[in-house]
Amino acid sequence: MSHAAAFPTSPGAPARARGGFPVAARATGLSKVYGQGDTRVTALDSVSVEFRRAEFTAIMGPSGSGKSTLMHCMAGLDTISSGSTLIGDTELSTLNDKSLTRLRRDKIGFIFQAFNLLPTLTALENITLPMDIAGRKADAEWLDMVVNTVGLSGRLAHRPSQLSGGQQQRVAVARALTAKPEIIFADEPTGNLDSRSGAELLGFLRESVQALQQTIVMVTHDPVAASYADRVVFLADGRIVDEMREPTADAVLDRMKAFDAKGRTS
Ligand SMILES: Nc1ncnc2c1ncn2[C@@H]1O[C@H](COP(=O)(O)OP(=O)(O)OP(=O)(O)O)[C@@H](O)[C@H]1O
Repeated sequence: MSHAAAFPTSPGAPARARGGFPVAARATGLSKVYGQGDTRVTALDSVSVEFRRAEFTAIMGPSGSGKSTLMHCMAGLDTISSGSTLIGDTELSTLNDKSLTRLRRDKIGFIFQAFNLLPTLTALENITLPMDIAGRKADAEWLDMVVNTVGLSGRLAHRPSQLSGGQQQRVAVARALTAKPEIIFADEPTGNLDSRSGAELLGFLRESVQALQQTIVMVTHDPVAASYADRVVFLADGRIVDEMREPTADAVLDRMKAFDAKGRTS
């Protein structure tokens, strides 16, 4: 059986990208300004970007270029100064706090560097927590597949303190995937992992896009991590400055070096 068959499509006609592909999220003319006067910082400067369904996108750029801000604004974790942000067909600015919380809970998966696991809950309880809070029941077959794929079946009764860093990270990934969200935002998901665990995790994310049609947007500094993505979007000074499809680690590294050199001479 193809894994793809187990992944339900969302009801309703999804928004379409300009090329006719369904989009999971879109920003149009998105700007984000922090502070005022002397402390004013334009973290995002009229960014327009689309994330297609079932595509794995890496966001790269120098420190302070706006990567986390972009992700936080698109996930409804931060307010925007102007422009618009869509998750599926929903324009975030039209939602009140309660609806926004519900949208985040039901449609978005998060994988952050700090795994945000609850220490008193077992691995399994942590994985199903968002669904428990939402009053939804995890699809048993799906849960089983996710747990097996991330290699946690023997560890479900363990608490986070009894798990390695890599295993804790995999719990966070399983938690994000179990709810079958419209889109997963991952912020440096391999930041705390050794290279083997990191490669395993990235391979799994790749697999969840290919086989399960998951949509993933990942912020990373690492060209090797970015090479697992279908597409890399490059940010500099709050703007999208370039994009690369079917990236290789070498090509990403070369592009980053070119930006660095340009940054030093301009
Ligand atoms: N809460 C905030 N208040 C004021 N300025 C902020 C805030 N958050 C971010 N910034 C500023 O916005 C800009 C973009 O920050 P952001 O964290 O998005 O960058 P980043 O590309 O994710 O950086 P890094 O790679 O270092 O994590 C930076 O200049 C940062 O100082």
